[in-house]
Amino acid sequence: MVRRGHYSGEVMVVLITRTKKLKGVAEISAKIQEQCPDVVSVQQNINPDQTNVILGKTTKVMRGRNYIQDQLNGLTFNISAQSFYQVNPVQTEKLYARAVELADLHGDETVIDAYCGIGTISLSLAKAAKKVYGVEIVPQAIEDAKENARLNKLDNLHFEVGTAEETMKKWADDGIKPAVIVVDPPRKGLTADFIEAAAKTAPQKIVYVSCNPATLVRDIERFGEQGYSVKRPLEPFDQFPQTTHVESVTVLERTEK
Ligand SMILES: C[S@@+](CC[C@H](N)C(=O)[O-])C[C@H]1O[C@@H](n2cnc3c(N)ncnc32)[C@H](O)[C@@H]1O
Repeated sequence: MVRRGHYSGEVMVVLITRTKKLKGVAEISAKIQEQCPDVVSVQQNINPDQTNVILGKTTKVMRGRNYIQDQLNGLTFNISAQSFYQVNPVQTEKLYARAVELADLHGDETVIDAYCGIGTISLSLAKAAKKVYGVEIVPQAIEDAKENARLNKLDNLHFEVGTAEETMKKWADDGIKPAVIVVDPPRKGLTADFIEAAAKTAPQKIVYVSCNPATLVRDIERFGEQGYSVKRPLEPFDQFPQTTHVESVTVLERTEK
């Protein structure tokens, strides 16, 4: 797996192997770094599983750091091998800027960013909010998110490792009252439990960033049962040109209660 920072030019190379032992791995890693000066990180990831998931659970740094750094909309992000990062940085900047614009914050709101990854959307929101809560299932991504808040000198963020479903329920029980909830789930979308817990916190708006129109439509219907509706056209972003995939941003507004 190769990852390259669009603005920084920093490159990460991850050698994914089935077994722990890879003959000559130290020499191979050294050669990669010698011959490609932009490579700041060479890692080995071990994935013994018969699966369509690319990365396994164990990653070892062979040369350099365990992350690359890049920028999005003027914010700096550390990105490690296990963390999700959008593949189209040019469109991502437009997508995040629009999501933040649609959140329409004025500096005194509490916001939740569910499925926050390394905190890309959370940090973008934090500049205009009082407090941002982020939740993400991959521990390494949350470590990156916390470090990214420090790097960008933002101190109004709280990140937790966990499932969005369980954590949303906990935050609802704790009495957190967000003005806006941003969700950016994987293709399978949200669960009915998550939607119920989110609605319990009674946000004015849900900003739904989706990479799968089918689950988006299902979830809009479920939000409808909780008193939320779509009042403006959803906005597609050509995040994956020349493919059948489309990213989109939709705003759901509270119509009852
Ligand atoms: C489409 S990515 C969005 C990440 C981030 N918002 C961004 O734009 O970089 C979805 C994220 O949800 C995380 N994820 C998947 N299932 C989850 C769950 N049940 N609870 C919390 N996070 C989850 C993934 O690890 C991934 O980081």
